[in-house]
Amino acid sequence: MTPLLEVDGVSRSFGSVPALVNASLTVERNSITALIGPNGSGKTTLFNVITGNLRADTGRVRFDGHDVTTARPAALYRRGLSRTYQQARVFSQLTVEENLVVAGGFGLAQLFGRRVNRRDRQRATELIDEFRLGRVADLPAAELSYGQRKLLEFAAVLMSSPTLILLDEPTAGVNPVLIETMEHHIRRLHAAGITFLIVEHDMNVVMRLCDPVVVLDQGREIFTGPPDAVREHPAVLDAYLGA
Ligand SMILES: Nc1ncnc2c1ncn2[C@@H]1O[C@H](COP(=O)(O)OP(=O)(O)OP(=O)(O)O)[C@@H](O)[C@H]1O
Repeated sequence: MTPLLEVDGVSRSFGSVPALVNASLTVERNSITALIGPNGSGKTTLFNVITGNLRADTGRVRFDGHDVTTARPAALYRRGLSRTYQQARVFSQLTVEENLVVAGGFGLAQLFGRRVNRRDRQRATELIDEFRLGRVADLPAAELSYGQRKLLEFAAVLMSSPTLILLDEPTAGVNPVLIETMEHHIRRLHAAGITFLIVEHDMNVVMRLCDPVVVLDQGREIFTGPPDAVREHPAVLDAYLGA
């Protein structure tokens, strides 16, 4: 079976700064793949290229067997590729429930239009339950804690029934209880068949959750392998200790 995601020889520069240099990675179906690397190694740029937020200068991206190198984010979202951001992105004036309905893919017009999609409302209600957001469901997202906003953003990407979710630092800046909650949701969704690609700085989380681990350094993939091997690998140690 073809991998769910294939990044092949992608390069991308910002002016004279090479953010990605012939970077490649493969995400197998139903894996929880980690993408790690020192600050500035190109992780966010690679996420942006995969999700169509940035164009690669060279190289190809394939998702679910299709070339999506030049696909727009909305088209990828409809095909089943969703992402979260380092700083959770939610509509702060909308309530938790409204944020979920909007994420259903029909936008604000759907929310305020005459025809409210009943299936989306129902799915939003299910996700509010699953993510235990019931107590804050009617509050504007602006009133949520940082951690609750991250949970809401995570729940929102599920409105599109994705097959691949890219999580950008899901546990950064959240308390230990919420880290466990995030891990629980990732495991639960993984068991239900969803594939994950996760940028994560917390190595304990990576070691517990992910296999394989892909390491980027200076825009290049320098290692891909199981979590046990990554800690011992000389090039990885060099990349981190030299950074
Ligand atoms: N919009 C931009 N304009 C100019 N340079 C950029 C831009 N985005 C990223 N870069 C540069 O590209 C390189 C890779 O950055 P990127 O944010 O992808 O790394 P990262 O691994 O996600 O870092 P971090 O772990 O700190 O989030 C860095 O040198 C960064 O300064």
